[in-house]
Amino acid sequence: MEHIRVSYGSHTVLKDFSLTVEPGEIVGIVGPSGCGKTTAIRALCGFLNPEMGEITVNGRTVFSKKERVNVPPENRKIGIVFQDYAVWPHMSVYDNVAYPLKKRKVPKAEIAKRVSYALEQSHMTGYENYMPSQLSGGQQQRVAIARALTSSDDIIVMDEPITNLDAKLREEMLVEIRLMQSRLNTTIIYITHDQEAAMQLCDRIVIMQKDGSICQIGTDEDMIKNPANRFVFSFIGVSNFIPVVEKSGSWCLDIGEGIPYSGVRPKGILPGVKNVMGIRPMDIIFDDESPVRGTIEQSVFLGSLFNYFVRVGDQELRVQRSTLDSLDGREYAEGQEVGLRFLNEKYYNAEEERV
Ligand SMILES: Nc1ncnc2c1ncn2[C@@H]1O[C@H](COP(=O)(O)OP(=O)(O)OP(=O)(O)O)[C@@H](O)[C@H]1O
Repeated sequence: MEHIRVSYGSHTVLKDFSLTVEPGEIVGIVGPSGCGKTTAIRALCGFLNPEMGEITVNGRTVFSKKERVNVPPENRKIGIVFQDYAVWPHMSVYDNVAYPLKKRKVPKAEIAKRVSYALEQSHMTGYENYMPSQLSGGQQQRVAIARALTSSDDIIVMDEPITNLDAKLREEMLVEIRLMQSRLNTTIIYITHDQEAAMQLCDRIVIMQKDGSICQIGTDEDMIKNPANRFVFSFIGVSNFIPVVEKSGSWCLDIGEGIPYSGVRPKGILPGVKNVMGIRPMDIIFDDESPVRGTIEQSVFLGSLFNYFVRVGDQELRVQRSTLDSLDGREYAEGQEVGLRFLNEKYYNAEEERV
C-alpha cells in the first residue's frame, strides 16, 4: 500500500499510509482503538475507495487513483476473516466455505475440491453439513478461516479474529494460525489491539498511533529494546514512567522531594525539554547501595517471576524479578525497605504522546 489517504466526510483517518508486506510473512497491525487499522484493511480489500494512493497485491495493481484502477473485492484474491464478517448462521459449514467461490462463479467440481482442501487445512473435515449453531466458538472461527482460504491461500487478512474466544482457545488458535501459515506459506495480515497476541504470532509488528500514522515497524524484540518513542514504549509491555530533573549537577527522580539517582548526566537525556524516564519492571534491580529508597507495598508470585509494587516518593513502581534470580537466597517481603537501581532506562520528552 502506498500513500493511501482515506477520509470519512471531513475526518481524514489515513493521511499518507504506506506499508509493504513480504510474501509468507505474518504482520500484525496494532494500535489504539479508532486509529484506523480496520480502515487500512478495508482499503486493501477493496471495501472502500481511498482518495489517493496505490495498492498492489502480488505484483498486480488492484487500486490506483492515478491510473483509475479499482479491482472489486472478490477479485483481489485476498482471504478475509473479519469479526463482523464471521460465519453466516443460516448456512451449513460447506455453504459458508463455498460462498466466495460461488460468488465468483467457479465451477461446482472445482468448488468441492477447494472447500475440501480448506476444511482439511483448518481441521474441520467431517463438519460439512453442520450448522454454525452446532459448533463451538473455536470451530466457528476455523470455518471463517477455511472460508478465507477458499478466497486465497496467498494472502489472508484477519481483523481481531479471536477476541471472542476464551484464553485457552485463543492460545490454541494462535498456534494453529501459525502452523497453517507455515504449511501453506500464506501471507497473513493480522489486526488487533492485543499487542501480546501480535507479539506471539507475528514476524513483524506495525504500530499505529492515534493520528493514523505508523510510528514503528519491526520485530517484537525491536519494539521492546528500541521503542521509537514514548508511545511505543508504553504500548508494548509493562512500563514505568518517572519524571526526572537536574538539581545542582545531580540527576533526580522528580517525585516527592526529588531523589538523586545519578551524579552524571544519564545517557539519552534530551536537551531543552522536561525528561521522563521510561523503565521496564525487569530493568529495576534491588540494590542495597542505591540512594533511591522505596518500600515494597505488594509482592505477587507469578510462577516464573515475582511482581513487586514499590512505593518511591509519591509514585508506585512496578519491579519484576525472575524466579531464577531469587535463587540468590534474598527474599523481599511486603513492608521491607529496598534500594533500587535502573538499567537500560530510556528518556523521553515528558510532553510526548503516550497511550
Ligand atoms: N463508516 C464510517 N463512517 C464514519 N467514520 C468512520 C467509519 N468507519 C470508521 N470511522 C472512524 O474512523 C476512525 C478509524 O476507525 P477504524 O475502524 O479504522 O479504527 P480501528 O483502529 O480499526 O479501531 P478498533 O480497534 O476499535 O476496531 C474512527 O474514528 C472511526 O470512528
